[in-house]
Amino acid sequence: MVHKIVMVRHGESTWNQENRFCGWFDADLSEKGVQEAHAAGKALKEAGYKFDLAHTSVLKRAQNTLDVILEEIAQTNIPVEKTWRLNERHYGALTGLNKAETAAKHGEEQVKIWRRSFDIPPPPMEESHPYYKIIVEDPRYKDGPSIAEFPMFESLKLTIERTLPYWNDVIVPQIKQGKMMLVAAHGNSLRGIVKHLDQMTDEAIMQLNLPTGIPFVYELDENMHPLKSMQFLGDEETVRKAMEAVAAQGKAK
Ligand SMILES: O=C(O)[C@@H](COP(=O)(O)O)OP(=O)(O)O
Repeated sequence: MVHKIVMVRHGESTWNQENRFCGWFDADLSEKGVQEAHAAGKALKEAGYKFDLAHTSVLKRAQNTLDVILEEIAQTNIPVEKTWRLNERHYGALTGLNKAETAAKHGEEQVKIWRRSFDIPPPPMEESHPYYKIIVEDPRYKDGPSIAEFPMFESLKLTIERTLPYWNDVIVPQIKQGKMMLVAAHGNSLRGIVKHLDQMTDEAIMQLNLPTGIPFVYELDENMHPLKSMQFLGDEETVRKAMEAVAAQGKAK
């Protein structure tokens, strides 16, 4: 039996627009991001997708993207499960900094390592960081992560370590029950899932930049091995340019 799952990185956020490291900061969608979410919904509608349920993070840029998509496809009444395990990777001390300015200060190579290396994390968010309290004391985390597992920084490796239990224990059993689902999440939580599904090497995943607001489809066999990987619902040229633009966010201006 062939299973299908659709994933989408949220539409552009205000902090994507300002080119700031966002991580666990709860940025809104920009106007362009809302438009991208509408376009994503229209593409899914045109392709005739019907979902049984959806998963998203506890951050509003992903949730609002999902809401707009579900409105577009007139499926607002499906169950939506929200989890911090699908949150963006925690960008530690970099949270709030401009990516191009950080590249000018520390070098583009260093910024690429912080953004795309598999296991080198950004510097930790100290208690004195301007966004520390806003994030750590946010009531949405009262049921988890616990203080012990609350991240102060995350590499992609650490992100995968907290995302995969949700993938394996919640999403995979639902896929195996034949549920059709949509996952609206973030650049790096989704890169982690993609790395896992496609068994990409630590080097190969460095080159993958996910565009905002363009849904992609996986077809999986009963062992969750991809029969078709990452098929974007968008034309190739648009997707390629959007991916290049994400990669270029780490260049010094
Ligand atoms: O945290 C952030 O700044 C971006 C990803 O940044 P990069 O890893 O692409 O720099 O996360 P998202 O917009 O997907 O929630």
